[in-house]
Amino acid sequence: MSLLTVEGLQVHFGHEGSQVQALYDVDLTIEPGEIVGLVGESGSGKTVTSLALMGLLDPRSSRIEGRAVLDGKPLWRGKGEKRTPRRELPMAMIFQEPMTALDPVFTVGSQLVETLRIRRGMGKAEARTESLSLLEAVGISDPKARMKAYPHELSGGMRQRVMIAIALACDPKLLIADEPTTAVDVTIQAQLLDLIKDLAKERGMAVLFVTHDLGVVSETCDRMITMYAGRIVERGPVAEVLASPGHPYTAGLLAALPSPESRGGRLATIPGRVPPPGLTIPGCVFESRCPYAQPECSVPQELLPLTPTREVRCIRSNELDFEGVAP
Ligand SMILES: Nc1ncnc2c1ncn2[C@@H]1O[C@H](COP(=O)(O)OP(=O)(O)OP(=O)(O)O)[C@@H](O)[C@H]1O
Repeated sequence: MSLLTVEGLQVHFGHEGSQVQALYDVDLTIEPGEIVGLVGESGSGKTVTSLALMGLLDPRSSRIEGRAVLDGKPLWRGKGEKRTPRRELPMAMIFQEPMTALDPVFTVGSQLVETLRIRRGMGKAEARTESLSLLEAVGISDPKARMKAYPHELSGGMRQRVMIAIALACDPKLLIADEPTTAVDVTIQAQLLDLIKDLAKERGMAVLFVTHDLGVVSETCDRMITMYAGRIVERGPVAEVLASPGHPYTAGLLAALPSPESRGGRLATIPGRVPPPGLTIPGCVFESRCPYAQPECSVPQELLPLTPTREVRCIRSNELDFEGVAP
């Protein structure tokens, strides 16, 4: 059984009469211990997907439909099902900017201890010992001293490590990481990616890695899902997708990656932008930006198998042959 199964996830924002749809029938599964990259440009629906899974969308201004089950527990109330209380769900999330997720007025130690007491029911002394070992597990030296530090006293990379430690305090089977390395420099980024990969391996923890950076996906993930305009447009094992992308949008993202050959020259870009939510698109959602669009693309496209391990939402994917990169 998959660790996470999501079926027909739809998200609408706004109030009756002025609603816009941000996600369309998103289906996905994540296996235990698997690292899955969720990629796409800004506005493609990656964050809305992860916030919906975490139960962090405001129910007063959003509506979620569909079914999602994590470790046998339903995330939302379905027919004849009860919603599982959030603290009973083995999942946690880390964000792009740890300062917005960490509480500036409490020390690192008190935030860790509090999480362990609430999520794991630990007593004070046990929670303190576990906090020290979690800080050690995320590579923080002198954890005893760091317990007493306030978030603003730490570097960006260290704050991100603390946020990972707080996430681990929830003992997650699924970690959702939303652009966790975007706000740090490349050396720290590489260290944090290695840390997340190592922790996933040691703990058998699955990771949903939200990023716009295919370089990060190639280094970190086992499988990738490309999103565009609130829909999944391609998915498959990272090595296979990057070696020969099946959707013109994935191919465009890949062509926009800086490479040694592109140094000094102009980087390829995908002209245009992601359509805003709520826009009715009768045919292929990427048609208006696609250099390969043909008259047959003006009908709705389905996510169909390209190979036994891959699916693509493009009627032309069998005839198009995009250049990929060696893994
Ligand atoms: N609370 C909201 N109310 C209305 N629209 C929203 C809300 N949150 C997100 N959206 C819209 O949903 C679409 C998908 O947004 P989302 O944040 O998931 O994109 P993303 O792929 O994660 O981009 P980014 O990398 O910039 O976060 C966007 O067009 C966004 O404007």
